[in-house]
Amino acid sequence: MPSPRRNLEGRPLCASAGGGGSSPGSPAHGGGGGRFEFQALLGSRAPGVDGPSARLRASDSPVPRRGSFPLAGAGPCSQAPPAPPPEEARLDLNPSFAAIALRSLLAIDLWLSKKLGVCAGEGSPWGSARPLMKLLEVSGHGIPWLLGALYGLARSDSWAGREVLMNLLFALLLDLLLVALIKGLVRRRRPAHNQMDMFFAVSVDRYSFPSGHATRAALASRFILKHLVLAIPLRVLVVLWALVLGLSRVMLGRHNVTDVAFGFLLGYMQYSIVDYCWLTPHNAPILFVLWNQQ
Ligand SMILES: CC(C)=CCC/C(C)=C/COP(=O)(O)O
Repeated sequence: MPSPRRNLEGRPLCASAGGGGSSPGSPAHGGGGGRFEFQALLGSRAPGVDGPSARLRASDSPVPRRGSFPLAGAGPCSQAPPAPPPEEARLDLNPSFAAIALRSLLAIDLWLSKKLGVCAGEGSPWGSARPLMKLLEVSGHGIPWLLGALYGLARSDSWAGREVLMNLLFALLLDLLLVALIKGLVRRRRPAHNQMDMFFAVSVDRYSFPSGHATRAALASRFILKHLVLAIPLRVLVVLWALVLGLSRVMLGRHNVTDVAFGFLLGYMQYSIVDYCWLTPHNAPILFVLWNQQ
């Protein structure tokens, strides 16, 4: 018969004293690789899988209930002082205000996005408006914008026009890069009610945070308003186009509200980067010379 494991003083070790190792699901276990997980924050995992809420079960709690310590019982195990709760578990039992606010925001986000997803399918309440929403989708897609900027550059016969279009191209490429980077890092799945029938999507577009259409809408509309001389009604139209395009992403079921809200913010900030790094024949002569040789 195997002899019980003993500590350094020769006392038998207690298998269930709670001060030992870290197993999956235990408070001390830091599962998930530390990656930010929207679903985990909401505690909506598959049944049978321990989520964060499961950590609060009394039997797992690192904070002892009154009278529940094995001190009352006789034997060598009762003399071992209770292990202090790991820092991580203490934090779990006292979620910060920020964590509670984030969980609540995400819960509201999912609920609202589902409610607004009225064009998510042909059978949805506003299913007949789906073709119009998909037309809007094409109007904010990266391909037509890239082709449009390239075409404009090819046709432009003034230095000023070329400079603006070169910067538009730079803005669009920067946007594609940043959105792909953030989508790949966050990896938030698109809403369950989304149909993946999008016009020309690349692999990272299976993720939804942030909305690439929303970033492009904010970036392009800010760009246009700054560099094109337009009458007031047309300026209003540009802003409306951006807002309606963002809303259509949620109505189509492609995105949650927070994907679009963050996308607008990111696109708005991207324009500030473009403005700061504004390319001219003086600071980026190579680009303009190369283009002229085409
Ligand atoms: C491959 C190119 C040039 C653009 C991809 C455009 C696209 C499919 C973006 C996804 O937008 P959402 O994140 O709003 O769904």
